[in-house]
Amino acid sequence: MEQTEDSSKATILLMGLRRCGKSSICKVVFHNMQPLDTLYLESTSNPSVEHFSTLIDLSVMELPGQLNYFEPSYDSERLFKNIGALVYVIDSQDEYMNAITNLAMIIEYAHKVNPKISIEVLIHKVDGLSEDFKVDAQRDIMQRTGEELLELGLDGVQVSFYLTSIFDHSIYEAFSRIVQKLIPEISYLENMLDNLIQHSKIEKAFLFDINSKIYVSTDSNPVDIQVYEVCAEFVDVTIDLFNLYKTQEIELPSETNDNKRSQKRQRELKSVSELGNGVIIYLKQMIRGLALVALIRPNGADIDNCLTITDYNVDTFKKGLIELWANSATKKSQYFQDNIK
Ligand SMILES: Nc1nc2c(ncn2[C@@H]2O[C@H](COP(=O)(O)OP(=O)(O)OP(=O)(O)O)[C@@H](O)[C@H]2O)c(=O)[nH]1
Repeated sequence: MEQTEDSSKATILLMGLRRCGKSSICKVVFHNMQPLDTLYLESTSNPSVEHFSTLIDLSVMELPGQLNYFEPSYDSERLFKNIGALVYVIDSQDEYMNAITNLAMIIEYAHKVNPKISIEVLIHKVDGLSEDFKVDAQRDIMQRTGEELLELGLDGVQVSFYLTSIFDHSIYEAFSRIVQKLIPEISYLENMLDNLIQHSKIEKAFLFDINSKIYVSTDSNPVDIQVYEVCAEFVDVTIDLFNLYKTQEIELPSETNDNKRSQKRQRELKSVSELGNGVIIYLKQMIRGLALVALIRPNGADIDNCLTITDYNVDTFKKGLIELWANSATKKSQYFQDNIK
């Protein structure tokens, strides 16, 4: 995956015609803005970049719809060369033929200067479409984009499409998948999560970015959007409860014990709750603003015992994560596999 020089950093370029919803997406996903508050956002007139730190350092660069990036005064080559993903937003509630032509032109250029770039298309604002119309719009947009690319001799270029809206979880789900493609260690993380669920009574596990609620990794079982929603809402509830109480620092006795020094540790985010169907939802803070959220199905086993094993394995997973992060990206962490119960 093409990234900036440092593989722990990645840039996402957000493009699309005017009023397609670029700023709203940024505000809702990365700034927790309420979707309805985006109704009156001013049109963006200059490119803007925002930096977010999650498992990797992510920059999201938004390019205003009214600028022409292919006029000679604009250094488009430099722009496209260093980015990991091009996210193109198409307003599905509007006439989209112009957007598709514009997209094909951008893909042609981007692919020429940066063949490894991942190209992601958001078929956006689908909240306004009926279920049948959604499917039709997706098929039509995919087909027309394919035809445009074929005409340009670019039929081999991989393009991923997502149906999105800021009014439900679809935009988070899409961004989760887009960001995951930019994380070089993603297969190790998936492997570690697979190990974790195999050795606990966990049905599904997500590694969430607490601020944005996108998941940077999950185990290899398919993602059910409703399960994702339950987990994302649990992150919200846990944070709200956590913030009810003033952050305190807990005084801990020194581990060395040979002097009177004491260590201070921040309160750790952890929450466990039982859902109506008997499934237990478990959240624990990890590193770099991440939390592990897991659904545990005890299946008649002793719940306390399940939680003790989960605690142990999740701690081991966390150590594996720390080790993976401390080591070079190419070195696989053995710790987790050697130590899991
Ligand atoms: N129904 C619906 N409206 C949306 C959605 N996302 C954004 N909008 C609305 O679309 C309008 C335009 O959104 P912006 O985010 O300003 O669009 P933009 O692409 O940044 O526009 P420029 O800055 O002009 O390029 C706003 O009124 C948003 O509330 C969505 O998922 N569904």
